[in-house]
Amino acid sequence: MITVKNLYHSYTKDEHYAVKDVSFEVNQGEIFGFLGPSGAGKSTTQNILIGLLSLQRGTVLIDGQNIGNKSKTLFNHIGVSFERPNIYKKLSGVENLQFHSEMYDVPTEDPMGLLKRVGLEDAAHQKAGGYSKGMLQRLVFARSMINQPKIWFLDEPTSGLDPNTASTIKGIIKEKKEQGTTIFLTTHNMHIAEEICDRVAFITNGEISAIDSPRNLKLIYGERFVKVEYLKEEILKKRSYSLTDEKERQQLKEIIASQHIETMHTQEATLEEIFIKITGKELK
Ligand SMILES: Nc1ncnc2c1ncn2[C@@H]1O[C@H](COP(=O)(O)OP(=O)(O)OP(=O)(O)O)[C@@H](O)[C@H]1O
Repeated sequence: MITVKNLYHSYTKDEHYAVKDVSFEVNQGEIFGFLGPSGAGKSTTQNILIGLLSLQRGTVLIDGQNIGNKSKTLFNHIGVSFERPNIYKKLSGVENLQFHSEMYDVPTEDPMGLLKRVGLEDAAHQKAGGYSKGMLQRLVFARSMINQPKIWFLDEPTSGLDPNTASTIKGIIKEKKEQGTTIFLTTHNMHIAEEICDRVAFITNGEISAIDSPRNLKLIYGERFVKVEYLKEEILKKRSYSLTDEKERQQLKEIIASQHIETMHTQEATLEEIFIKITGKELK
């Protein structure tokens, strides 16, 4: 659905690249997470893919069409939800969606139905200028679904939302994936990536350093531990044993055989820890 090959972009049109030799593919019905800290090159890449920035070097195919000579019909099948809301503040929530739906030549969703889905039905007739930051974000999210997109670009879809609303948004994203929508999600939030992405790409300084499923990345790069709490002479002891270090595995066996175990849990590395291990950078 999305193919990117050897993509470069320089804002200064010289050798200072915001995006450097980036290549990846996103399959139909896949949630692909594009993960990196601030300034990594996520927005630059996304903006090229949606045609906001012109293609300087490399190949980008969206639904089989070269982005360099895209047709208007392509945009009928694309949805974009930006982190920074760009909406008409003098129009109400429902009017914003109605206005936006006029731009498409394909069947569109019922605006009120969409507002209900994101919990904005009570505010549907209020001017969007009076919406809170989180409400605006949900409005933009709802708007990006209006044309029932085949390819959906989401930029930090849950940032700044309360846990309940974030969970509703994640539920909608998963449901769209089940219906076959291809989703390109940019974020620096590892939790959402871990929770909903089929595959992720790690990007820092404009370059991709790993692409795989969160599970595979953990299996390949993450060291697993068993955390044990046991009683020794009536004192509670806590220790972690590596499952990959033979000496520690042996010690764990001895503890299990000889001590009174209170609790025992396996601990996996988090995706954030793997990111730091691979890229040497924090996700700030
Ligand atoms: N319009 C611009 N003009 C010049 N440089 C830019 C412009 N936009 C971004 N950059 C630079 O390009 C690099 C990549 O920025 P980009 O916005 O793509 O990162 P990002 O990963 O999306 O960050 P964030 O998570 O903060 O949005 C950064 O060094 C940034 O300063």
